[in-house]
Amino acid sequence: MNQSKEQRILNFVLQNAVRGDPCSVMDTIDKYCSQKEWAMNVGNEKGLILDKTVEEANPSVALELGTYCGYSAVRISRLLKAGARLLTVEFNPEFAAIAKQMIEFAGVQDKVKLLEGPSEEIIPQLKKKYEVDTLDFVFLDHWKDRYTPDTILLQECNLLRKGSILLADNIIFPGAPDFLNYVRKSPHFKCTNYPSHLEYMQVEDAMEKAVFLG
Ligand SMILES: Cc1ncccc1-c1cc(O)c2nc[nH]c(=O)c2c1
Ligand SMILES: [Mg+2]
Repeated sequence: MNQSKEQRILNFVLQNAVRGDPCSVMDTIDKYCSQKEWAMNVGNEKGLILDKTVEEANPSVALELGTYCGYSAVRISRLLKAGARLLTVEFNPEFAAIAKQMIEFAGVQDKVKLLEGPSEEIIPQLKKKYEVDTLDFVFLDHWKDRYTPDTILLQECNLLRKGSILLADNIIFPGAPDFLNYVRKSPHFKCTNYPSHLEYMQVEDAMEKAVFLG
């Protein structure tokens, strides 16, 4: 059976990165995906914007929508303070299986809980099933058409508090125009745009930060 691209990325990490070293795992994925096969990891340029936003939020509880191979789960969790945790949601079972191994190899498994399934089903379970009170940070990097409904769902489930920070990837490419409209027009969010580039390409992209005002 032919290996998937995601399996090839994982194998390259297992053979070339340093076990237990998140930065080594990130750098090795970036090396593979910039030199061998493009893949939709947030990458190092937008990754630095992600880092700064996570440091600003300094979250006790963070949520990621769209795990993929686990690159940003490793990237986010390496910055979390002792006792803090990241919940990451992945719909695709093959991706989830790769991400689980990537997270364990990086040694961040104690900080990361990987939840497999559709975001619209998992978000309403966060309070009771996953003992979440409110979310301090949310990284939206799943499917552009889910950014707006999931942001509304987070509010309906009372998962946001005054100061909760949302960061959305791919604002320009593939683009999330309805999300941009929604948060920028809403009196409940204070928005900031961060121009950047699509991972591993010279194509323009951007991230949008939206701070919940309560
Ligand atoms: C796949 C793709 N092809 C060409 C251009 C951009 C993309 C692309 C890039 C990303 O960072 C993505 N992040 C989350 N979810 C996505 O679907 C996604 C798609
Ligand atoms: Mg993305």
